[in-house]
Amino acid sequence: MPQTKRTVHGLILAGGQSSRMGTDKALLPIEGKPLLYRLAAQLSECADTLTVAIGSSEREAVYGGILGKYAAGARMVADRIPDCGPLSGLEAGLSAIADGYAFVVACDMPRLSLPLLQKLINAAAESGADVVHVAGQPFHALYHTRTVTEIRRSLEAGDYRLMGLLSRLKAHSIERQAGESPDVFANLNTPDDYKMYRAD
Ligand SMILES: Nc1nc2c(ncn2[C@@H]2O[C@H](COP(=O)(O)OP(=O)(O)OP(=O)(O)O)[C@@H](O)[C@H]2O)c(=O)[nH]1
Repeated sequence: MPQTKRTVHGLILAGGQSSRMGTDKALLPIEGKPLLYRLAAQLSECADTLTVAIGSSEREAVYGGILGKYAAGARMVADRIPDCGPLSGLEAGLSAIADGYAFVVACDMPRLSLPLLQKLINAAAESGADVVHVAGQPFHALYHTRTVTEIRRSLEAGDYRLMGLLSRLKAHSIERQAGESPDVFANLNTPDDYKMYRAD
């Protein structure tokens, strides 16, 4: 991913159970390197800071080895309100980021799009919204750090739905345009997803 204007923080959510995959999705080899490496390296090039929400601190040693090697400035944060899914990671990650927008990606999304990120950044500058995302998609999206208050409220209320969260925030959604790769939001949830990705 080429250099872009550094106006966002990067946040990778990587604290899930990978139960459908049966093995840690963040460590899946892609072109010989762990998927987490690929994302960290891409985000390090286009974001001011990089934070990885690793879920349990037990992952620190393995993930730290990968990040230390390939994205030395990245910081890892453990969930503070665990076992609530991606919202736990959003809470932990956004709490650790000083101020501004974080580009939030899931650790199982191997195809990030820099042009789409730039569109999201432009839309954030114009709209000033809490969240800027593509319609129907909660990841590959910008979340302002101020959203952490509503995220905590959702966690306390036991409502862990990401799209539900977006409905309670000032969210601005943008449309995809014809010709844009449809694969940006594809994630690798199952061994079949991984097989198909590798066959592409
Ligand atoms: N920090 C953090 N991230 C999470 C948590 N649960 C899911 N994620 C991340 O959120 C993204 C989407 O997760 P899912 O695919 O819905 O869940 P998963 O646990 O990874 O996978 P399954 O067990 O197969 O459902 C992935 O990047 C996960 O690593 C969590 O409790 N904490």
